[in-house]
Amino acid sequence: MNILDTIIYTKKQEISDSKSKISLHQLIDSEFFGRETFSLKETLQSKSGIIAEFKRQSPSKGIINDKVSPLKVVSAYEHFGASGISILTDKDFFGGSFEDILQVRNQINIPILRKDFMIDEYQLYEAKSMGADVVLLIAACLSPQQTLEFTELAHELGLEVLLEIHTEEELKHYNSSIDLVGINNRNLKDFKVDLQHSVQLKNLLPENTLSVAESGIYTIDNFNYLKNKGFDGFLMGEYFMRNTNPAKAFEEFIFNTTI
Ligand SMILES: O=P(O)(O)OC[C@@H](O)[C@@H](O)c1c[nH]c2ccccc12
Repeated sequence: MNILDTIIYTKKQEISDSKSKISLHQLIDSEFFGRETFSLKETLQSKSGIIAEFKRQSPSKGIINDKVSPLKVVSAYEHFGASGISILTDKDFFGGSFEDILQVRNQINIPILRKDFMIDEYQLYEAKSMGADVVLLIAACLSPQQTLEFTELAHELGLEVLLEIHTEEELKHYNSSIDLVGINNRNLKDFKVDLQHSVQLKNLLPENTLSVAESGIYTIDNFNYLKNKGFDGFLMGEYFMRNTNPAKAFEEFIFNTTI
């Protein structure tokens, strides 16, 4: 089994546990369920384009930073111009939790992406109830038909969809209801990172698709390169999080991109 298969296997168990503890009705009755969401499509175009991530650990890097508080970090991300925040909610492999979104929701006014491995519609209800605005749908975890159904449900719930692809084959998962397409430079099966990846696949997207380059953006040059290639968004995690002070790392990065 590759790591993605292991994650999905574990995720199925997690979802079935959650379903037995919290019913769909309870999710629908929760505090944030009826809230108006923020649009990442809008903020990507009106702010820096950076979707800054809060990530404590990952299967490829191990512990990145488990000492900082989500609120402190994401508040700074917002303050210094992030278009959106990505928060890993997977516990077993990324050290995240639903709490990480719940506790910052009322403190920031930019979109939050629930970053997890979505394989069941129940997780879309969860995403709405924890205060997310956008969900990540990873093509490698879903069929094209599921992608379409999940997208429709997400929209009914007022959530936007970021579809993540990594191969040309996965373009089959695209449908015109999808809000944004992210191209992951990291192969989730072997963790290899290559920025050329997003550039090549981007050319195959339908014109005017809002595109996000994901992973492996570690320098201003990387960022400028992808920006010049026409990307609208840039999903960055490790570069900020590996710093003892991610807030400062973000501030400096933004400062250096605008001079
Ligand atoms: O830390 P990086 O290399 O800047 O990458 C961020 C983000 O793209 C990455 O965390 C990511 C992209 N797609 C994912 C899917 C699942 C888990 C994590 C991811």
